[in-house]
Amino acid sequence: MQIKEAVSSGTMLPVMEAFYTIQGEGSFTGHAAYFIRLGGCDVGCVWCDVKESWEAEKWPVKSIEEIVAEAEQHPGRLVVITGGEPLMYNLDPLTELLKSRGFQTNIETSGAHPFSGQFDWVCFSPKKFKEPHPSIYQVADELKVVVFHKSDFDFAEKHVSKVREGCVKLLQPEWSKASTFTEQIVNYVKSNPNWKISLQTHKFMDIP
Ligand SMILES: C[S@@+](CC[C@H](N)C(=O)[O-])C[C@H]1O[C@@H](n2cnc3c(N)ncnc32)[C@H](O)[C@@H]1O
Ligand SMILES: Nc1nc2[nH]cc(C(=O)O)c2c(=O)[nH]1
Ligand code: SF4
Ligand SMILES: [Mg+2]
Repeated sequence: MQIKEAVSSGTMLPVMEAFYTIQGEGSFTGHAAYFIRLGGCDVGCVWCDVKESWEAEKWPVKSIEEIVAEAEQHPGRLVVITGGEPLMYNLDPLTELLKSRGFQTNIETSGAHPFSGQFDWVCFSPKKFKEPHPSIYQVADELKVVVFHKSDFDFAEKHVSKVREGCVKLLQPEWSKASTFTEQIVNYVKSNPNWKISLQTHKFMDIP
């Protein structure tokens, strides 16, 4: 019961894995970063590349002190909180501790739950499978839409009017469909230069 309360207050969190690697996607591509992948997701994307993360109960619950102490073992001071869906949890305590220890905090989120935490960069990747919570639109620094079907271009545009003016707009091919959609995505960005392309470069490099 005490653990359950700690998880709901955000002082303990289920961690599927944590690893020091290179940010492969989005505006921070190429930066060394420590990834904290929280367990649990209720969005259910058919093409999700970490389906094993969905069941929160499968993963060990750790205190935020333990999570941050592990991050401190590496030279980089950029942390990316991902999942699963990290906003299923109250991220205020974890991000406050990370910032007090000098980390830059970035998040990867579908925005499907109310926003929490102190983040320096918010990557918002909306999903058709579960509507975003309205709190995400005012904080998103980057709108990263995965292209899996031709209708995803319209889905991407639907979000443009809701995010802030300076929000970076990225189209990212779904990994298994990348070759099918390359030409369409390239042509789309050439015709709509407010968008840029994001590729999952870590998969090309075969690194985590
Ligand atoms: C695994 S998700 C975890 C964070 C959060 N649940 C979300 O969806 O933003 C991390 C990023 O990978 C993207 N992603 C997941 N599966 C993908 C795939 N098969 N191809 C391309 N991008 C994918 C997501 O859209 C998201 O931007
Ligand atoms: N290298 C690397 N970059 C990433 N950017 C976002 C990722 C994620 O799964 O959230 C990810 C990931 O899993 N690995
Ligand atoms: S929201 Fe993210 S973690 Fe959840 S199913 Fe979709 S891609 Fe996977
Ligand atoms: Mg990934």
